[in-house]
Amino acid sequence: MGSSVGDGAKLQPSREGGRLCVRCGERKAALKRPKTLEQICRECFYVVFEDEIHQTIANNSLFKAGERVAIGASGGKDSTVLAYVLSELNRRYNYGLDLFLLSVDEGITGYRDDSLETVKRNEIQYGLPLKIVSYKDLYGWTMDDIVKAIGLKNNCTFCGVFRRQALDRGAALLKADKIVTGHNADDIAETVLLNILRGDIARLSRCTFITTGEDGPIPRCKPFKYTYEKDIVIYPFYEIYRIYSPNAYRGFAREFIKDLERMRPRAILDIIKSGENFRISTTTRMPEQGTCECCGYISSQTLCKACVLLDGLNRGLPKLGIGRTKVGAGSGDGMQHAKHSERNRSSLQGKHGNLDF
Ligand SMILES: Nc1ncnc2c1ncn2[C@@H]1O[C@H](COP(=O)(O)OP(=O)(O)OP(=O)(O)O)[C@@H](O)[C@H]1O
Repeated sequence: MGSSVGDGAKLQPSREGGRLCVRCGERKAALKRPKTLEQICRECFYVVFEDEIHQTIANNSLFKAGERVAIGASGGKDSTVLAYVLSELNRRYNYGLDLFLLSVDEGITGYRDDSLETVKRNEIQYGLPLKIVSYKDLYGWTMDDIVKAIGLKNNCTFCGVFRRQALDRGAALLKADKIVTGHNADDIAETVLLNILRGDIARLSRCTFITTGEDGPIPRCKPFKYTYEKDIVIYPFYEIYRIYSPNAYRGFAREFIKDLERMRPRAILDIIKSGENFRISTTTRMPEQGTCECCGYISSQTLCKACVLLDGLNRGLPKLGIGRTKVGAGSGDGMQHAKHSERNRSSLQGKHGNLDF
């Protein structure tokens, strides 16, 4: 996520001047750790930060030795720090992973160009092979083209749906066993709240999973599930922002989470915990996972969301498939399937982008 991560997260000199680090008791405390408010020295901060991520990986058995792991690398702060920490931990603890950087070029002039440069630098700095896949190559449309067709309002849906699938397709080209993303604790807490607000129980039940898609072609993991955004920015920080319509709905949840965090830093973990504790009645009917009839990608509908959106774009009907629009209305072609599927769709499909990870 781009944005307001700087507040309160910068290295803060100890107000007491000479106070010692609560961890080592030897060096002077150099910052107040955002997650715990401990006064801590830089050296100990790096150790606990990396150690917590290692514990998360180990406790959840995220990887097996020999796996090929594609790191979703956007060039933003989270995935940049993730690439660095994961390559360090892989070396230090002999995870035995083959790590790759995987970037999706959405085709947003003046935005992705710069962050791709960051990823290219990371390829050299961290010694990790880089694969770039683009919307233009995969779908025939850049985000710039899509925005021209649909305007600024609904483009988040395209970006989210296409990116999700593009990551899978890029990872398949890399023959990856897993994809890891830089989603952090704040992102997950926001998503829990958003799914509660939308009454989206299907997504609520899975948005706190550290690994998703185990029934699909390539599972995805979030090693930063318990890592605070403010802790991450103490590592190298890259200011990024969305130039096409920030997701306003998510913005409200973000502000709310930041307010809660100011009052009580644990609030982020508490929200994740409440999402984890969420249980669905066994009698509730949930969408069944199948494959898209058009492209073969996993989908709970006859056609996956990307194919529905792409069909709309190619037919000059870019709003097809946005929100709860009845898809395929009036069309006599294969998209009739989508019409049927969309009718069956519950309120799980929203107009504010994809709330899956
Ligand atoms: N264009 C992309 N190419 C590859 N991976 C991506 C891309 N965009 C997002 N991701 C992956 O999804 C995660 C969450 O993306 P999101 O857009 O929410 O950005 P973010 O939270 O700001 O993360 P980052 O700081 O890494 O950009 C990223 O950390 C990254 O792993």
